[in-house]
Amino acid sequence: MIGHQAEKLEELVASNTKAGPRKSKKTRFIAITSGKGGVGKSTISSNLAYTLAQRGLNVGIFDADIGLANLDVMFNVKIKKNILHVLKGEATVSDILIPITRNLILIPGESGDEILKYADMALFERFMEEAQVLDKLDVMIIDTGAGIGEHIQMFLDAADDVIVVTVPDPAAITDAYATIKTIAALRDDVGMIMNQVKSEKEAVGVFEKIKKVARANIGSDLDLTLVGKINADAKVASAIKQRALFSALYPSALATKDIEAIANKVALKLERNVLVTSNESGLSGLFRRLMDHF
Ligand SMILES: Nc1ncnc2c1ncn2[C@@H]1O[C@H](COP(=O)(O)OP(=O)(O)OP(=O)(O)O)[C@@H](O)[C@H]1O
Repeated sequence: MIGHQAEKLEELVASNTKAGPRKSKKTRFIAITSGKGGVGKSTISSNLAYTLAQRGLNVGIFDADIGLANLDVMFNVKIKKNILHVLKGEATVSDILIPITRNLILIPGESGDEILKYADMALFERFMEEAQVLDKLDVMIIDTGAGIGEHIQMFLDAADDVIVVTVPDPAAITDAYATIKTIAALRDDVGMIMNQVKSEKEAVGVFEKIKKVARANIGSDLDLTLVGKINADAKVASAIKQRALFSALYPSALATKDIEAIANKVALKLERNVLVTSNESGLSGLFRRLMDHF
C-alpha cells in the first residue's frame, strides 16, 4: 500500500518539474538524532539553527515528530497546525510555517508514516507547489525523534548529514552505538556530537572508544567523525527554564562557543553546495528524497 502511494508521489514530483526546472541553491539537509531521549537533541538542533541563521544563512528547522520533539518549547512558540494539516488540505504551507528570526523558519512536522497515509495526488501536487516557498533555504535541520523507528530511518536516509547526539553516560553511549549501527546499514558516514561533557578531552576519549567498537563490529567502511562537543553548562538549563535559546541569551557561555564551533564546520560544508534544480531544495526536496526511500 505505502509502496504504491509512494510511486504516485514520485510521479507527481517528476511531473512537477517538467515545465522547466528552475535553478536554486541546494538545501543541505542535516538530521540530528539520538539513541536515548533527553540527551540534548532538541537543544542542539534549535541552537545550531539559530547560530547558522545569525550568520545570514537561510535556515529551516523541521520538527520531524511533533508528538515527541519539543522545538516549540525551545523557541517559545505555539504550534497549532503541522505538515499533516497541509497534506490533508486543511492548511497551506505558509499557514504552518513559524518565523523565529528574520532568516530562521520552524516547520512543524509529523511522523513519516502518518504523512504517507495522506499521499493523495491532488493534495500532494498543491503541497509541492506551495513548498517552493522554502526553496531558498541554505540548510534544513531535521530534529528527528529519539530512537530508530522506521520513519526516523527515512529521514536519516534522506539527509546529507546525520549527526548522532549522546552524553557520556554508559546507557546513552550504548544506545548511541545501537543507533549508529542501524544508520550504518543506510549510509557510510555518521557524525557525532558529545553533549554535556566536562572537556574536549572527555569528548574525544568517549568518541574514540565508540569509534573503536564501531570499527571492530560494523567495519572500516563507516566514516564516523566527531563534529563537536558541548560542555555541560548550567546556562543551558537556565536558558531553557526561561524559554530562550542559550546561544541567544548567553553569547559568551562555554556552550555557546561550542555550538559556534559546530556551526563553523557546518558552514564550511555549505560553501561547497552547488546550484541544482529547485526540486532538490527546500521542503519539496526533502519530500522527494523521502519518497526515493521506497
Ligand atoms: N550542554 C548541556 N548542559 C547542561 N544541560 C543540558 C545540556 N544539554 C542539554 N541539557 C539539559 O538536558 C535537557 C534535555 O535536553 P533536550 O530536551 O534537548 O533533549 P532531547 O534529546 O531533545 O530530548 P527528547 O528526546 O525528549 O526530545 C534539557 O532540558 C537541558 O536542561
